[in-house]
Amino acid sequence: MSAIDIKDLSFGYGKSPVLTDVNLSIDENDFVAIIGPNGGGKSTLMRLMVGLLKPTSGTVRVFGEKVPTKKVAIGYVPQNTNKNIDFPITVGECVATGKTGLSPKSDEVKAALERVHIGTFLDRRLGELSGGERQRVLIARSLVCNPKILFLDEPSNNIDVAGIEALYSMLAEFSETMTIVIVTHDLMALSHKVKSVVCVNHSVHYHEGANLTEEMLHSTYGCEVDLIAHGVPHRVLGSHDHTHGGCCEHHHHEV
Ligand SMILES: Nc1ncnc2c1ncn2[C@@H]1O[C@H](COP(=O)(O)OP(=O)(O)OP(=O)(O)O)[C@@H](O)[C@H]1O
Repeated sequence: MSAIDIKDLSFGYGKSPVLTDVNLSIDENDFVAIIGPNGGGKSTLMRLMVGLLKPTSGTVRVFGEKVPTKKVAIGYVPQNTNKNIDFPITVGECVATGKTGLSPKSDEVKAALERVHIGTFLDRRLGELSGGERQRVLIARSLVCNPKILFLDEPSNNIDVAGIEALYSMLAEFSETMTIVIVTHDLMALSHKVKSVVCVNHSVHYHEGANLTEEMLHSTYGCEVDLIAHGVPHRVLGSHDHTHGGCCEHHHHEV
């Protein structure tokens, strides 16, 4: 059974469509990165997948159930806006809000923190953590419901290169028993951890394997993208002239 099955989906917030004719199937235990230019519809696609938005037409099924559904445990970590971080709440209290009736010091909360490698953080204040640590707390919060599938929107925001590597290793580990879907701008981090790539630019294309090709990036971004990495397996695409070819944005990632 597919983890996600999208059929003939279209969506717009108002009159103008954001996504058109999307058909997409994602296997169980895949580790998928959704990439694409700003405003291309990545976050929108993710909100449709978790059932926070209703398609204008078409359907989204997660493990065979039409979303929104209570029959399948879905974890969702929205974009970290860093809002309300001075709110005097502890790590344990934050994680406990992931499931109704959970106590902040329960074994389930502690186990979730262990899984994201911050087992000692239970009584720390959320406001005194780094961006990367806070991200892990939010992931732990989504784990307490034991999701079969975990969605993360831009999980690498505010995280340094070493932190990103660690985060992706952790998610790769999770994907042995869970389906993982992330939205990212970090083409670099796609390196060897991600199993497949979904390119979103109003339309959607699925690519098995994380080997980004020039053709994939060109059709998504409308321009070539330079991928330059040092010390990791990489692919370098030719540079290009912005004045030609209607380029939307230039991505240059250097590690
Ligand atoms: N709540 C909303 N109401 C109206 N329009 C919206 C809303 N959210 C997003 N949009 C529009 O829908 C389009 C797609 O937005 P979305 O956030 O999905 O793109 P994205 O690919 O995630 O972009 P980014 O890389 O900048 O985060 C954009 O043109 C955006 O302005």
